Amino acid sequence: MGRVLLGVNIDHVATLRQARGTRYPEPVQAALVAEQAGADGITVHLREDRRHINDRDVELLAQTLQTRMNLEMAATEEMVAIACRIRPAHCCLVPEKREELTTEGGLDVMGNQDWIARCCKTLGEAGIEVSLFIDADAAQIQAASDCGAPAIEIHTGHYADATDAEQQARELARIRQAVEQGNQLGLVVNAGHGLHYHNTQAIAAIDGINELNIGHGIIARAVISGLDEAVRHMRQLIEQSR
Ligand SMILES: CC(=O)[C@@H](O)[C@H](O)COP(=O)(O)O
Ligand SMILES: NCC(=O)COP(=O)(O)O
Repeated sequence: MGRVLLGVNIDHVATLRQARGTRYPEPVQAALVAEQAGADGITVHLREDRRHINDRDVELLAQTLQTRMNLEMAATEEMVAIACRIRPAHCCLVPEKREELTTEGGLDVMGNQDWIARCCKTLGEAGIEVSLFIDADAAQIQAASDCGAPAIEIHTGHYADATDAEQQARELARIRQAVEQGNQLGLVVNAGHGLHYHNTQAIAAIDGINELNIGHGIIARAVISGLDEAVRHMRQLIEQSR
């Protein structure tokens, strides 16, 4: 089984900055520390409301990252235009609701197939690898493939939020099936949302997963033990799960 890549999402470094409107902590500095500690890529979510990561952060990261950027964004004309200007290595199309605390569900690809397919085409023509952030749902995975997306990211939030071992096992089985279906369709399969130091290894152990995108759990650990340690520890846990 190949090495599972780690994408570190630094959104919540920017959350801390936005809490006071200061110039610190600097997301760019966090990204470079995370890369030096073993991150294979940096993920940022440029939300329509710019509640954390903003346009300036994305511009500076595009000029400074040593690995690669995975730009998460809503499937809107505004965001597609920004992505085509910035040209990150990866773009992940995610659903967004202003009132949500964090991403709640996966993208409804089936319900927006034509538009999502157009976004995939436009972004692909700009040299960007597009992934679609979707639930572990067979019909949505098939729709993602039909849209021409080369990659999907399985939403692990329901697994992470499971309230008992039985529910968690059910969600894990769904994710396993989703990874298998994605691989069978020739898709690159990533996963993320709500992963932390006590629930990541079971996901990382699933054969066929390409990359895990982890943010809140790592940044929360970094508040206590520093970002370098937080990233190295997560890197180690992922390696030990294979
Ligand atoms: C799509 C996803 O699961 C996260 O990467 C997303 O960024 C969560 O949104 P917040 O970062 O605003 O919590
Ligand atoms: N797409 C998932 C991601 O980038 C990080 O999500 P989280 O770990 O902050 O929940």
